[in-house]
Amino acid sequence: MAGDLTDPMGPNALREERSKVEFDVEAMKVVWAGGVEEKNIQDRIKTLVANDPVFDKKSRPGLDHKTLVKLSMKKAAHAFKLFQEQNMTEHEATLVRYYVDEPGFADLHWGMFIPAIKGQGTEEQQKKWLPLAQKMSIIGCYAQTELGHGSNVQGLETEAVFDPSADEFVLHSPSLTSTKWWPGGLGKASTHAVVYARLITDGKDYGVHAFIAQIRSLEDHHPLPGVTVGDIGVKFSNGGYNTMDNGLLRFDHVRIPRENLLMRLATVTKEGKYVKSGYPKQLGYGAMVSVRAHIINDASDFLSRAVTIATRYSAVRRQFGGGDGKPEIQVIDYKSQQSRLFPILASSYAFRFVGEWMTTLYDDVMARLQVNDFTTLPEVHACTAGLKSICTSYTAKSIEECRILCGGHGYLCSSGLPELYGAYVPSCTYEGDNTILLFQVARYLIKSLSQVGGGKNPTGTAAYLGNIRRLATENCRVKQGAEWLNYQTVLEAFQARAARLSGACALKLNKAPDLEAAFEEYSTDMGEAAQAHCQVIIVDKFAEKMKSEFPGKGTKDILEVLFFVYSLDLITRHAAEFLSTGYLTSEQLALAKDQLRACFRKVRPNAVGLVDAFGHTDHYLGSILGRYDGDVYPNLYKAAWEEPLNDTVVAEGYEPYLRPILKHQLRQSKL
Ligand SMILES: CCCCCCCCCCCCCCCCCC(=O)SCCNC(=O)CCNC(=O)[C@H](O)C(C)(C)COP(=O)(O)OP(=O)(O)OC[C@H]1O[C@@H](n2cnc3c(N)ncnc32)[C@H](O)[C@@H]1OP(=O)(O)O
Ligand SMILES: Cc1cc2nc3c(=O)[nH]c(=O)nc-3n(C[C@H](O)[C@H](O)[C@H](O)COP(=O)(O)OP(=O)(O)OC[C@H]3O[C@@H](n4cnc5c(N)ncnc54)[C@H](O)[C@@H]3O)c2cc1C
Repeated sequence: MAGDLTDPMGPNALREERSKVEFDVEAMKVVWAGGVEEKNIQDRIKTLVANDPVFDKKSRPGLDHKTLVKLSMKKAAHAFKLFQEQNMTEHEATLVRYYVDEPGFADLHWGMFIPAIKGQGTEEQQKKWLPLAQKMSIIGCYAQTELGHGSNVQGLETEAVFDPSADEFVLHSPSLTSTKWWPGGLGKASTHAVVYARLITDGKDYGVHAFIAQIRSLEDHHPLPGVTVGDIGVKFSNGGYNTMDNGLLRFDHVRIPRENLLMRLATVTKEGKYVKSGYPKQLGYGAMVSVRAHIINDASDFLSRAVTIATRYSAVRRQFGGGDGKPEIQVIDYKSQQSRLFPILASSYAFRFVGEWMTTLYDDVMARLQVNDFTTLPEVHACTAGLKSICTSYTAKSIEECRILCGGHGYLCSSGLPELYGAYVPSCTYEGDNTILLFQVARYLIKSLSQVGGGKNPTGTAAYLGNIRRLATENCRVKQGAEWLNYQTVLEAFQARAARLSGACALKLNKAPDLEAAFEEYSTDMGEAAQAHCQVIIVDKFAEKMKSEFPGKGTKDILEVLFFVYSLDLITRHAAEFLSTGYLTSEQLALAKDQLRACFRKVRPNAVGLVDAFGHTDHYLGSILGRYDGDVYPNLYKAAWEEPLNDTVVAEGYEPYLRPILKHQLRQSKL
């Protein structure tokens, strides 16, 4: 190979960027991690994973589904060995899973199978099943969705008919559409499943309940008699979610002991009598609440990875404006690039802080449930459903935006972005389709407003609706641009828009003769109101976070800038709602846009520092464009030569396909 294949420009660009940063990056790493101790744990685990060859992921995008699932089993087994050898805490083990960065059956085993047993099993059942699951003597999955029903959980068809003569339930899939379809880990790995099925006893259907069913032999992993089980096939794009064995499952009159009904919510006696326990039926949805809370936390992580890649590469990449010995302009200096990139950067921090808060709220509800206090369950359900919906929608869209921000090279798998997108985008669907989840929030808002009508103030995140009369009548008072840079001003704008949108929906529903039909008719408006409410939560929690002490020079100042980037960008992107509800005038909106541009100027010198503060290792990013050292071009060039197609100089398809055409054409042209 001729010529110099090095390029100092990229590394120099990032060195230069790092020298301009105005805040203490190491201190910001502590803020991002959630404390010094937590940062130390994360650093230890991420280094452990990055240095372990079993967790290598470079070749992943080129592998087929079958190989990916096999390798994912190898990684899970290796990780489990590490947990045991190093006597890891549950938290450390979860971090290993994060840094291994690969969806796999173990996520469902730890993330849904075990929580479902904890949430819905009696103490006795927990004592029986949890030790087996925790030692991985059994592998479990969460089999709820069916070929014909996913969002509509109450519409599931699988049957569990009680047979008192044998003291057993008979699990049966009565139709094609009742086939369990999608559960992760079901396809090839699981020995057991928490199966959602209609409980039928004494001829009466008591609706959907959770059962534990063994599906594969613990001796040879073959399906048990009456069980049909397999993988549903390749998903979306190569790599991505194809490390997971999403499965299908059918039961042909499979018998399970009566005690395999998870009995915390309801039991069936030996005689076949159905007895409710007194716990609210919503506890049956508990595993979903838990995973939705996880997913909210994951959003900031995925977003921060995508924006690290796009920001570092935007500083390395140059286009136009060179000449006379001057280098071309770094694309990060283009205002349009900044206006697309910096709100994503700010959203990473916003989602991080709302995720932190969500964890506290979740822990609180779990503590309350232990003492049979169910009062905050509706609030937690609305928050997890709504935030899961808007955080995943925004993150998926923004990973794709980051790919576009990286131009052509973003489309290469070695950029890391296609795989990140492939792995992330199903989170808009799983754990509840994002549109369906917003409707749950809308119902919660309508209920909260009806409380106000009844003279009772809503609490928690909906408390601001108690001020709906003022929020609906007093408009924004901003007269000069700088007045936008005030937490209360911004928060009130979000509250007023959400209250007005929700209030308008409530009025329409009030007038309607059929509430459900009206809900359907105005569902788009409902979704918008729900989204506006969830944005209130994020802005509020970010503003609340800003009241705390921050370590290090300049960290608070730059986070404040990010707060205004996050919120003012949302105001400009949802301008139609702020204007149509009458809260803002077009002049006030123009002032907000001016302030946003000014904030971008403040972010610019700190952009690389802000993504460095996420502390992602090169292993975790898996991206040539996002390399910490900025040495992009030589490594892209090197990676091209590692492509298996280049293993032979002449392509394998030349002899059988190209040569005959070329020869034929040659003969034709000679004639
Ligand atoms: C080694 C270490 C490794 C560690 C790993 C750890 C990692 C963890 C992360 C794991 C990653 C996992 C990957 C995820 C895989 C995807 C799994 C799935 O998709 S699984 C499949 C996911 N599938 C879905 O998500 C399906 C989506 N569909 C649904 O959730 C429901 O059908 C529905 C909510 C839409 C309707 O429900 P329906 O009952 O028909 O009708 P209504 O609307 O009338 O509601 C009745 C009442 O219930 C209330 N309520 C409702 N929900 C909840 C709740 N969650 N809570 C509380 N309350 C709730 C509601 O407010 C109402 O109250 P009220 O007004 O009466 O007072
Ligand atoms: C990668 C992946 C992993 C999964 N893992 C699991 C798992 O481990 N276990 C498990 O049980 N399930 C799993 N699922 C299934 C998942 O939870 C469901 O796909 C999800 O809940 C959506 O349900 P659905 O597929 O029935 O969508 P549908 O409800 O059929 O949605 C189709 C469209 O219809 C719209 N729609 C539906 N109802 C309404 C309505 N009332 N009003 C307006 N619009 C409506 C939706 O918004 C959507 O646009 C997984 C799915 C995926 C993609």
